[in-house]
Amino acid sequence: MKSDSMLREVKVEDAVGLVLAHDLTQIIPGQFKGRLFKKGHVIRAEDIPALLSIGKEHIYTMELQTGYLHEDEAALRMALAAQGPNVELTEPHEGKITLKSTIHGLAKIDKARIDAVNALDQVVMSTIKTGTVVKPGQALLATRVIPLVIEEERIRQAELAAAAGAPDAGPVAEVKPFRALRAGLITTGSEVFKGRIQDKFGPVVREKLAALGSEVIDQRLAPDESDVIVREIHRFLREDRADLILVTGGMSVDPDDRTPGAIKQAGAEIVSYGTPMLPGSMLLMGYLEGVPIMGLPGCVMHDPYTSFDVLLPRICAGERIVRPDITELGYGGLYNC
Ligand SMILES: Nc1nc2c(c(=O)[nH]1)N[C@H]1C(S)=C(S)[C@@H](COP(=O)(O)OP(=O)(O)OC[C@H]3O[C@@H](n4cnc5c(N)ncnc54)[C@H](O)[C@@H]3O)O[C@H]1N2
Ligand code: MOO
Repeated sequence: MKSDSMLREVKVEDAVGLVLAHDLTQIIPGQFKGRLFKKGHVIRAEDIPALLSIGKEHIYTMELQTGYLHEDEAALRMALAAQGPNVELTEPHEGKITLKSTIHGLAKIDKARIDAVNALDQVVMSTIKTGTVVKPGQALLATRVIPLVIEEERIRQAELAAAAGAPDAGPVAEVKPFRALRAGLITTGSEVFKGRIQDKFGPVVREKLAALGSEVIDQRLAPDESDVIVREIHRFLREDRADLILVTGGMSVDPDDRTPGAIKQAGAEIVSYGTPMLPGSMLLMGYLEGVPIMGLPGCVMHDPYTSFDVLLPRICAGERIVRPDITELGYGGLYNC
């Protein structure tokens, strides 16, 4: 029998009555991967064949020294350091704790602080991408340390890295709830206005808004005439008090593409006409008297994921879109287009 200050290695046959120091995992490809024995389990004689079948001829029992943490405790301290609003923790499982969303909302995860934690040796904070729309119960972030026991000082460093910039920086991981926005929809294009083709934009935009808990209060058709588009924009702003104004079609380079000009003419402050994401490169993002206004190019009607699908959840979560939000869409933003 070998022993060190924290862990005692015991032959399985001699371990009956002793307490297991960590979860033990079984993997049978194609059938099972999971916990066969839980940390704290008291070994019984009948467990011996199962332990030997997963390759455990020895097990660890543990006496923790001051200044060291068990993997479960370390994972818990890191999870608590990252936890923000609308996020709950799971029980430790094989040394891992998962932070899950309690609501349908927009996941916000601070990449800089995640990177700072992971730069420390032998600690793990693994996350989904910030800006993802999540459902209740969906995993956002998981914590784990690599060894079974770790110096408490390392975890203190991880906690400090997670708290950098506090309180202004906010939590490392949170989920922002969606607001119920009332959106006005203006559909441009002579072919739709004159009834030459059926509108295909309305149903797509309604469905995308409904999926985030918002609604299209009305859809109004406009010909390719700037003055008419401007009038409809002002009507949604002043008479209907819309929270969001969406203008579809007429966003590219043809002489009949009036939408970007009309949005400017209406008085909007333009954050960006054009995004470095494909599809969705011809999208316009602006604000008119504080109300977000967007010009939506034809691809929004056709492609399942465009720059509109990135920006709309942020707007519904109450964020104001600024120029860097647009700039960063280029890296990783080339989809099937
Ligand atoms: N030479 C260039 N061509 C294109 C460019 C470019 O930069 N240079 N950009 C491309 C991109 S990206 C997009 S996206 C498309 C579409 O831009 P528009 O928003 O201007 O779309 P329209 O010209 O108005 O229409 C295109 C197409 O879609 C049909 N449409 C439009 N609205 C509706 C509606 N409500 N219901 C059904 N169908 C609709 C329209 O009839 C046209 O067939 O431009 C690329 N080209
Ligand atoms: O605005 Mo267009 O998407 O890039 O096809």
